[in-house]
Amino acid sequence: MRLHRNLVFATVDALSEIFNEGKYADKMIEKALKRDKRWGSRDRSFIAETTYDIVRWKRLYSEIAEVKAPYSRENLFRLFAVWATLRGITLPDWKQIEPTPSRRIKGKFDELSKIRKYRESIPDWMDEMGVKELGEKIWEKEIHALNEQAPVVLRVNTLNISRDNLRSILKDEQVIAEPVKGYPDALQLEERTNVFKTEAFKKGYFEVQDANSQLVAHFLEVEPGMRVVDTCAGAGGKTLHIAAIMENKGQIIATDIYENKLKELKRRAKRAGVHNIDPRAIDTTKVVKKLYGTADRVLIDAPCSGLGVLSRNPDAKWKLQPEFIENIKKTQAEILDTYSRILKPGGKMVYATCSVLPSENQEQVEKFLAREAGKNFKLIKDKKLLSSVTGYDGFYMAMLENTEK
Ligand SMILES: C[S@@+](CC[C@H](N)C(=O)[O-])C[C@H]1O[C@@H](n2cnc3c(N)ncnc32)[C@H](O)[C@@H]1O
Repeated sequence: MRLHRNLVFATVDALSEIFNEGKYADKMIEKALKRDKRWGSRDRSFIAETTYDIVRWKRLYSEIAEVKAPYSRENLFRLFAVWATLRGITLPDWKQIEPTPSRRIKGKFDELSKIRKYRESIPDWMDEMGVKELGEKIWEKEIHALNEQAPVVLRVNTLNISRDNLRSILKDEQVIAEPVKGYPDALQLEERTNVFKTEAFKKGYFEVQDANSQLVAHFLEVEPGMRVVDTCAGAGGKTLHIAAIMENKGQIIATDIYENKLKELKRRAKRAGVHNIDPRAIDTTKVVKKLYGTADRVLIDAPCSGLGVLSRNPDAKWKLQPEFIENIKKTQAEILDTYSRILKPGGKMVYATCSVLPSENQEQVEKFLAREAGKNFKLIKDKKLLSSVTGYDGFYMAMLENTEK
């Protein structure tokens, strides 16, 4: 592989903003890709994938290159040299890149790979938390899986098209996608490509959504005509799926504390041809109180550590803090206590997270059931989806029934 100077420089610039200014990796990659309109799809994937790789392996590569934050340009080029060497790419003789014998880099890689926190490139606290929560054996496999690049999975919008038809339409647009067993609405791309450019996307035939995430709406057991409240709807990944399963019939009230996310949800709903969603920003406690006792189904897709989605969001390894996780657990408990009141007697709710930590998942549910707020609830079923077992994002979902008559 020949390295192109402009692409490497764009990568290093993106890394500088991510590592030194705390900017989000996806936003900086987007910005880098806008730099030159002449770049083709290979050039673009070089920048995106190399940046994500170096973000993912930041700790390991920094140890190998013997560099520390804040990262000077020289140090960022050193990280890049480690990335290239470990992939067997010959280093170019540019003045920015110091000649480093590849033997030395590979030797240090082998040495550091004996220690999990370096091998998997994670902070000490995360490694300790993972072991404490999941046990050494499962954590070892899980963090390894969470460092793999996530596959691109589409969710067919069954309001507009069937899975088979979408598959052949995409084929005509040179995008090969295969059904995934056990995931009724999923098509997985054979090769990464920018599917947002396709006509099929513009026509609202699909959304990009991880396969395990697609299980949540089915788990909620919604039916056409029901009244559903999606309490933490965000930009509506799951709301749109629920709408499709409900065949656009009935009502979905989508709430979130951020109005801008709900605006994005409205945009997506329009493209998808969904018209049974009523978005409501939670700007006062009244918004939720008004809904008490009214819903057949409630979804709590709770804010969480996001540890289950590290493969698509590797910079979370460096942004997350243990204090944030402790606080978010308090929010999860408060949300469970309050939003469970939205259910009608006999109604069912699903509590879901994209975390693999039992303390955010089954332990939250157990504690809720033991509190006054949960006294009329019973656990119907739950699913613990590990990335190491399923090959998709780590997820948890539990269905609870309001047993009041
Ligand atoms: C896991 S994300 C939701 C993702 C979304 N359901 C989807 O499928 O695309 C959690 C959401 O909860 C929202 N949130 C945080 N605290 C909240 C609260 N107290 N009440 C309602 N929503 C909240 C966040 O803004 C965020 O959009």
